[in-house]
Amino acid sequence: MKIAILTVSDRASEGVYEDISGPAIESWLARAVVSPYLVIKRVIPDGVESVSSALIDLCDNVGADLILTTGGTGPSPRDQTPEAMALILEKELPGFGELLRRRSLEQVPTAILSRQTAGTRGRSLIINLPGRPRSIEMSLDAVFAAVPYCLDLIGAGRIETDPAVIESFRPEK
Ligand SMILES: Nc1ncnc2c1ncn2[C@@H]1O[C@H](COP(=O)(O)OP(=O)(O)OP(=O)(O)O)[C@@H](O)[C@H]1O
Ligand SMILES: Nc1nc2c(c(=O)[nH]1)N[C@H]1C(S)=C(S)[C@@H](COP(=O)(O)O)O[C@H]1N2
Repeated sequence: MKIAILTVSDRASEGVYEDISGPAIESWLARAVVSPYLVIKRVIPDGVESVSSALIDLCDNVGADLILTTGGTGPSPRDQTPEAMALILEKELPGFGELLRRRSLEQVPTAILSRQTAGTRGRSLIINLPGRPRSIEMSLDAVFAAVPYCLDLIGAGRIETDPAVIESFRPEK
């Protein structure tokens, strides 16, 4: 099981500030996921070419089962993560973005500015999270229950979670 964490931020990639969101995802996973997995972490600048080529590499060459991105989903000119997703996804899963925005709206009115989505490419599931470090925990709490079953359905690796942190929902077959 390979889980990639892709931080999309001009300033974090230039070293203007330290990437906090990527490590926040990693520590959430360390609490929630109890089955073995390998983490691949990358920090890249915003942009369609930068994000799409990183996602293609992580899916097609690295063989990541799950890719969690953070950043680049807003409306400013440099925010182009959704445009990169549109280029490389085979199937979009719009429910992830819908739920993330609904839950985030309970915290901040600006959650409507996020264009985050999710989808699959081959046997990889890609989920966008917002850039702000404080949004990471609530975002993963909101959507992760559906992730293990989605990975089962696309033929990716199996994930087991700690029910005390997040209970995986796998419908009876
Ligand atoms: N990976 C990150 N690590 C730490 N802080 C971050 C990260 N991403 C965003 N932030 C913080 O959240 C704020 C709002 O995020 P915003 O979406 O404007 O930045 P960004 O587009 O991700 O970064 P940049 O403008 O450098 O590309 C940033 O000003 C920064 O303080
Ligand atoms: N939970 C949560 N969601 C959030 C936010 C936040 O602070 N918390 N910030 C919003 C803001 S201000 C923006 S512009 C969008 C896009 O952020 P991004 O470009 O860093 O991905 O996410 C939104 N979603």
